[in-house]
Amino acid sequence: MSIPFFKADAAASDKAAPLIECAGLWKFYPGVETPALQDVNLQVRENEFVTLVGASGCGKSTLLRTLAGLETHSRGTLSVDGTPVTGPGPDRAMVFQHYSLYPWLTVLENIRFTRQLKAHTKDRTSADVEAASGRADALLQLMGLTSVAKAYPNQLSGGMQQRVAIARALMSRPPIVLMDEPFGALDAQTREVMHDLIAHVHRQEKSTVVFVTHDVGEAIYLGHRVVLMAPRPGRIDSIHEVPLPARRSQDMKLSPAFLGLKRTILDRIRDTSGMRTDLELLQKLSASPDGAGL
Ligand SMILES: Nc1ncnc2c1ncn2[C@@H]1O[C@H](COP(=O)(O)OP(=O)(O)OP(=O)(O)O)[C@@H](O)[C@H]1O
Repeated sequence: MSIPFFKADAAASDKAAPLIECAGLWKFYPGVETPALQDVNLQVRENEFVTLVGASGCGKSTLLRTLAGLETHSRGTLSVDGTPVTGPGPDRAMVFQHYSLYPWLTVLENIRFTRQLKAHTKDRTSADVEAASGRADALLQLMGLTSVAKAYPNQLSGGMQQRVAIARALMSRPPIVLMDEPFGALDAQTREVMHDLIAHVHRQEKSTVVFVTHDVGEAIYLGHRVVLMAPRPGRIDSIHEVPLPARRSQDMKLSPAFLGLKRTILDRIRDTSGMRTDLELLQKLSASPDGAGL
């Protein structure tokens, strides 16, 4: 076990009431015997940033989609702010790995799109339209998109397109943002920039974030807590408080606290996924020139 180098922050205080609450949650997909989620118990507090990691197939996306109301659960309870989740709702916005922007709309129009749909209902007032326009401008600024407001998606890099998708998700001020590998398709340098940007956005917007990733470093850098899931059946293996201050900086990725937690989580992923056995077999194989080690 490593000795934490930084003092953990009280940003996600234990005293705050949970905003999202899963109790004894199970999910079976039709015709599949092994549960995709088995007895998941998780509470996420308001303004917390929780990351979900784990080997492929451990149910990260299923859990996120269930929180979004895009999947139904088979057993157990799931509530947001005390109300049972029965489907998608305006209190939860989702951001996917593959940003689905409207190619025929500019950046600004993409960001305003959903809110404009609402503002064009029969009950709209000019104040609604003005508020939508002010919000879009604020988001352009927050996401560093002001200079490309009139550009079309195909004129932008992947990182910039994902910024537009995030801004669009934030447009109606959802209290909860659910992100499924939003930076999975970006190169390493762009991801680093996006990490600091999303941490800044989280501070500014004061939203509650549940963030799925394959990248353990990303999970630790962004999360107040890292939820480690294990496959077959999909379940929560362990939950790790991140012993870093709420405000992160890139040099913390080299700190003993960060590296110690990363090692612990990676070891656990290897143990729970069967990967360790594969790696040990490979090591034996490479140690014996004729493959007799196998
Ligand atoms: N629509 C579906 N029908 C049947 N089984 C499914 C369906 N969606 C997912 N599964 C199965 O449920 C399990 C959990 O899948 P899920 O995609 O949630 O895992 P994951 O951790 O997000 O995986 P990955 O990291 O590879 O994206 C897997 O065994 C998967 O094959």
